[in-house]
Amino acid sequence: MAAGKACTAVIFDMDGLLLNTEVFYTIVQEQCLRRFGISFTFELKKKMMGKKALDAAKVLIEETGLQSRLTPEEFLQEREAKLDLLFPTAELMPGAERLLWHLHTHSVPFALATSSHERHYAVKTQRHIELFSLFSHRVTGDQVARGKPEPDIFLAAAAGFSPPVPADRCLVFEDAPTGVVAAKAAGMSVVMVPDPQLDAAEAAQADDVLGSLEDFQPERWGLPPFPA
Ligand SMILES: O=P(O)(O)OC[C@@H](O)CO
Ligand SMILES: [Mg+2]
Repeated sequence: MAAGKACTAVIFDMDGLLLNTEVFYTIVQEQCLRRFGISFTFELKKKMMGKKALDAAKVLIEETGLQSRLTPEEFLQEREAKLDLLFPTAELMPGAERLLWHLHTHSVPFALATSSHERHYAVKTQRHIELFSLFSHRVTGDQVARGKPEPDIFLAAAAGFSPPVPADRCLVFEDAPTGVVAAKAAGMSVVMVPDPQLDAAEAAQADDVLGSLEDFQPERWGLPPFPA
């Protein structure tokens, strides 16, 4: 049974959705704030996740009131060195590999739309080169002027398919509230696989909410079912 409009192309978020990298941001940001005696709360994290690096850094500085002690740029510099040690160890999220190979096998076009910039993309995916080579194309955060929650990155991803795919035929997978807002603003259907710590209200805009990519049923979106 279809859950929504039949979709002909899929657009994936990366951090926290395909790769288990959100945990690295949490660890490093906790460390950065600890020296100021500030704890990094999930309330703050959820406002930052899914955003481009500088946008997220500005949120952190504003929300913690550190404006007079640390600039967003200084925070990013400090964060970068720590993240670069962790990103190469990034693991795939459960169900990611099976879903990407399934779509590839059935010639369903799929693209990546990540707020990560191109250098972070390369560091994070280095252990998964073959899998990430399956994407028809990718749009990284540095390629769009306005990051999520603006719709630009998803519209650019839809326009990049050959031929371009209308927004209402694109199915987006996202883990972050900011990303869900962006995809809905682009006029797309969204399946959310949220961090378990997120309140259900944060997923209200999503068309469907899953505990894991392993629970996805492609036929509900007019896509070929997994083999029985
Ligand atoms: O858009 P994604 O792939 O989640 O990247 C966001 C990440 O750079 C920080 O949360
Ligand atoms: Mg994400």
